[in-house]
Amino acid sequence: MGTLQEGEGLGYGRSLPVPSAQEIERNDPQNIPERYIKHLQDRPKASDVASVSYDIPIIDLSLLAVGDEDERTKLDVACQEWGFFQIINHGADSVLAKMKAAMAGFFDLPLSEKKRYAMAANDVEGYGQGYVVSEDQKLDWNDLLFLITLPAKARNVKYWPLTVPGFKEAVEEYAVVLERVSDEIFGNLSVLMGVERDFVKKLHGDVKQGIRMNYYPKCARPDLVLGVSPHSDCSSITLLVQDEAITALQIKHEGVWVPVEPIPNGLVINIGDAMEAWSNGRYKSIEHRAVTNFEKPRISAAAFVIPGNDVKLNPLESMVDEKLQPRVFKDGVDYIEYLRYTLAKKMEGKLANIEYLKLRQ
Ligand SMILES: O=C(O)CCC(=O)C(=O)O
Ligand SMILES: [Fe+2]
Repeated sequence: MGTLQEGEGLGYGRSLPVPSAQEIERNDPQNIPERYIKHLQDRPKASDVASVSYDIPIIDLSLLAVGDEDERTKLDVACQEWGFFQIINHGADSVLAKMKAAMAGFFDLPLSEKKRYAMAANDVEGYGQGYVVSEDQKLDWNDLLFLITLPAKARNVKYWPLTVPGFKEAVEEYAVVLERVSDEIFGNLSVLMGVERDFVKKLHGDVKQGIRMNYYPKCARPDLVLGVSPHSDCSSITLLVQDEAITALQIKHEGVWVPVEPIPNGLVINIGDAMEAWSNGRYKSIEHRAVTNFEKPRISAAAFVIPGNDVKLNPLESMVDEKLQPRVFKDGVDYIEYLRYTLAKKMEGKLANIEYLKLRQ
């Protein structure tokens, strides 16, 4: 591939085209092609999943919005100790329901129709699969539609399935609700990090919101495959809506995989690598993965808050103290440099990426 020309896509990277997992399952449900069967050490083993039930923090957005200090402290603890939490009372239940219906409408389309929105060879936006960088790499049991949703002027309408009734309206409405939720979280994190309330939002510069809509077919052998391989997100934060009937997302906590049980109308939020760097490591971007099941397909949407290309991933000055909080992250890495670095590799956990942003020990 030559250098990317203006107007040729996002410029974030590319993912090689591979068959649709949904079609593979539909055509021959009992046969899992070799390319999807993970190496033994990468398969999801029951013994690696937490045997006790953990309570992933639940944060009440309506309390954060009125400046409740106890709730803000809960947020602080959640971001430090878990890197993941679920929010309730966001006031957007019906918007979430519409979004789920819109995504189901898209993935129900015949393959030939979905292919009209296929990723271009040099882009990660559109319908396809994620993080496929080589012909011999093991694949995830997942199809996706990735769209830039905000700001409106950054949308590439050629990837929007406008023939699905209600899709555009649902995604637009959902995007705006999530922007409101993220701004509330950023306001609170600013206060917690000792900077002006609008600091973290502004820090994002020319911010974008990108939504990765995931379709995980059911699978006859969930013990052999993964829906999404272990990774951390390179966003500042990610907001996830998921199927309420299926527990599939797992996060790495204290060395074991902890399932995130969906709660009614909950939104799962996690800290991404950019926020970990800005907070000088106080807030943790946690490795996570999705497993499959043999009963039902699952749909989720991960909305990434994506800083502007030229935004620096330097830790905030207020988060560095030579004695109390020694600097862990280096100065000078542009967000786009980091994003391209991560997208050029297959998903292989968190360390392989975030070390890029850290000072050498
Ligand atoms: O589907 C899920 O629960 C997780 C998806 C995810 O981690 C992602 O798209 O980055
Ligand atoms: Fe993720």
